Amino acid sequence: MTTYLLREVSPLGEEPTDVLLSGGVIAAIGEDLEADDAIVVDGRGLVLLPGLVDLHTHLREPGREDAETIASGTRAAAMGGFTAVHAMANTTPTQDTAGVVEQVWRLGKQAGWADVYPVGAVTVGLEGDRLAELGAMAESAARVRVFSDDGKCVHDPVVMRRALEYVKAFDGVIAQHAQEPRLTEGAQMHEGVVSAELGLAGWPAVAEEAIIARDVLLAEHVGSRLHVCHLSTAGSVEIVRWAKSRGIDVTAEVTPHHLILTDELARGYDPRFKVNPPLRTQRDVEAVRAGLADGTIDIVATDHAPHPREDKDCEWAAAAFGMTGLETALSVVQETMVDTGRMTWADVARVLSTAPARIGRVEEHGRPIAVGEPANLTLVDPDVRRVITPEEQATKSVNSPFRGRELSGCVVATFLRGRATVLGGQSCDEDVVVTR
Ligand SMILES: NC(=O)N[C@@H](CC(=O)O)C(=O)O
Ligand SMILES: [Zn+2]
Ligand SMILES: [Zn+2]
Repeated sequence: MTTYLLREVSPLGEEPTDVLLSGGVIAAIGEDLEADDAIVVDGRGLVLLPGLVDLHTHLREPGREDAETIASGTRAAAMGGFTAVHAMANTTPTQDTAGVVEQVWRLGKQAGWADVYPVGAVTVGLEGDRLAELGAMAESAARVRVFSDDGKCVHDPVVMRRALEYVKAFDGVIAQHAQEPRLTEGAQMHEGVVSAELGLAGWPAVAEEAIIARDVLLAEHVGSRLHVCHLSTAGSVEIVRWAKSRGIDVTAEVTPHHLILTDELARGYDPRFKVNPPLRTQRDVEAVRAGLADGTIDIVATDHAPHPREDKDCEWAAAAFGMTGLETALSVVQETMVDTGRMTWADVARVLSTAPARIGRVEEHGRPIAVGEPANLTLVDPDVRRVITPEEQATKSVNSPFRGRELSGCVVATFLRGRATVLGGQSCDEDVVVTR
């Protein structure tokens, strides 16, 4: 196995030091390290982070391999600096049995780009009626801890209550896609000034907030753990802040796109900007940034939602909801939170690695950068600017909202248990001999 000597890298953006990766672990940290057979990576000006962990990725396999496969999606993850991803359950067949989650888990291992942790469906077929076999998925080889009907809301309060109660037995968490179905029937974008002007059916903030309010109260009532997916409104931030102040065991995520894009983008009717939950207003963007900075929002999760061209190259109303995100997430967080002085690189490590690993109960990732720890690491160059070209990305789908846009920072290298999955900004099939 190749040994890597990262020369003068800055762990968490702090003082430069050498870091030696050998035997799958961080073997040494210090000044002027020597290792005869090591590949030396010039780390001057580069920030070393723990490997990123995504709690919310759509890998589409099984069922929609035309949009993404576990191999292509996890290669995209590696290119984005991720060493672990949680694969959402809205596949075909649904990830609602031990058999399907084990299949996804195994395909992740075979691909080898990043560790894949399948999310289990809460209800059979995401239908919202009967609980799926949560216990069997938890006990399977995939050791599922995160359960979600994402794409759909667990809207029946009794079903939600039962699910919250059930997962307590194995320290699981219900990740809710908070969308009141009746209030969002036919909705196409955020309900507000822009939707009124465009004449598109609106999706009111209250449709998200009402479910989050209900669910934090349910989580309190049954003493269980709730995670809020892709929180997107100022009111949602307020509700989560209130729930945390009451001691309710709730965590929340925001997506990169909700940190930077607004509903104004719908004016061009370009379906790349059609997403669920919808892009909101500038006021909401400010609120989710503030919520992330003060810890009300625990993590950034990509909600990477690849769609094939035919589902996006059509009129707005007919297009699928969702945008890709794995290969741009870190740049958006840098640009909105670090470059603006709201967060440090240590904070970035928390919201994109440590905290998502903790919420997903993943032990091997989100670890400190310390001797003896598994070498799951990401090396970032924060000083470059790059133009996003979806056709050149590893994901099979091109529905990036950032096409043609310049973003800050890029991933130089990603290491999974000491093996380079990305080096010199390129993905590597095997241990390759490239340095920057
Ligand atoms: N975010 C989206 O707009 N779409 C997701 C589903 C989801 O995350 O709700 C998808 O699966 O395409
Ligand atoms: Zn969702
Ligand atoms: Zn999703």
